[in-house]
Amino acid sequence: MGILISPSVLNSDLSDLAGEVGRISAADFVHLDVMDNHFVPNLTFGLPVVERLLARTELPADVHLMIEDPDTWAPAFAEAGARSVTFHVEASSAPVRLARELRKRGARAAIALKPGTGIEPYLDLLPEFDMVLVMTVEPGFGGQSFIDGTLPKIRRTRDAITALGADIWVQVDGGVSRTTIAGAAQAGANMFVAGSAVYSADDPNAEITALRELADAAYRG
Ligand SMILES: O=C(CO)[C@@H](O)[C@H](O)COP(=O)(O)O
Repeated sequence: MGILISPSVLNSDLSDLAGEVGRISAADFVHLDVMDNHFVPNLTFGLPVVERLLARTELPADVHLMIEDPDTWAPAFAEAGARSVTFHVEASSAPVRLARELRKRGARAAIALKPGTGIEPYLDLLPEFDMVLVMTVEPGFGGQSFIDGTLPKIRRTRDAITALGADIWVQVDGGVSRTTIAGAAQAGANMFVAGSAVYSADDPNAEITALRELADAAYRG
């Protein structure tokens, strides 16, 4: 399973979104945080912005929906061409049905778990999903510190996927940096969202490469 770096644009210059995405050509995906100011106490952008942005970049989009009622809103992001659509299990009333809707529309379907949400209720459902996002900060804002207490959940998730023999990605998001990425990779994450680490670097592409190399070395053990 490959190591993937998906920079979050949350802490970039959102008034020039296409320009900011143009600065991360070394990335594997671009991570787009859709926030509705209800599920999380922050407001970013929605479907019209994502649609327009997708027309301006070659990078596949990794859309992270931090919204209430993803059951209603998520399929439209898949229809708009997002390669991966992640919704929160805390907000969905029918995660399996929604994942099937996303897959039917050609997107990878992913569930996200807040730091306080366990993976256990979802272990039997794992084959329905292409990725599990283990949030390593409370969702809502960039620039927070990585919560080390989430590492056992990353490990449990990876072990369950390995036991299934399935090709399901484990993503981490929040506080990912040169300091924290190796620990997350050792615990079994293979996809890394990094916001401020990438966008505060003088050379975002060099930072992406450095993060990928650190994760790769740690993941292989
Ligand atoms: O979803 C979120 C925050 O809710 C993230 O994607 C952040 O944007 C990550 O930012 P850093 O912690 O890497 O600065």
